[in-house]
Amino acid sequence: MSEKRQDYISWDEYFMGVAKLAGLRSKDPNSQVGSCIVSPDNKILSIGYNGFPRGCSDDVFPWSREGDELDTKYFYVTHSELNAILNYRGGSLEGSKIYVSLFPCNECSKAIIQSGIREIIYDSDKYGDTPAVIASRKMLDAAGVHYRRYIRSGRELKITV
Ligand SMILES: Nc1ccn([C@H]2C[C@H](O)[C@@H](COP(=O)(O)O)O2)c(=O)n1
Ligand SMILES: [Zn+2]
Repeated sequence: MSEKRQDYISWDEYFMGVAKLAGLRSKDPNSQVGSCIVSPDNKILSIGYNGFPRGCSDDVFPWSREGDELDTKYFYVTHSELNAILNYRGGSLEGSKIYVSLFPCNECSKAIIQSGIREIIYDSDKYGDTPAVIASRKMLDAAGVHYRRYIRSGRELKITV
């Protein structure tokens, strides 16, 4: 009789892996961000990545980071966390958690708090010193939403598609 596999991926590796895979759908040339919302009993509820809203063409709207504000992506792009929240069609997200490849900004944290998500598991914190993320942490702390940094196992997950 065969024994069960021992090298299966953990829940954290699974959900962060799904979030990062979703991020690969992003057309943003600089930061590809992915999110995966998970129920308290470890069911995937929704997924999102950063991109322009429906009807706003990836080939027409700007991907620039600098220049005239109206010609940069920042006014137009929907962040992965918000997309994951808006993509959910099942009712309440109360008590769920969100895996995200980059720490949420202030705007996404407002949506996270208001939607009832209770925990954030993030990977990169590359904008941790910016006002948007400092404000984000302030609101999450006040609202009692927990956040923890994903501890990378270092395992490379290889899939052939
Ligand atoms: N938590 C976050 C933070 C940022 N994003 C998106 C917004 C942009 O598409 C990109 C950041 O661009 P950068 O300033 O690094 O060139 O990432 C997100 O989806 N979630
Ligand atoms: Zn955001």
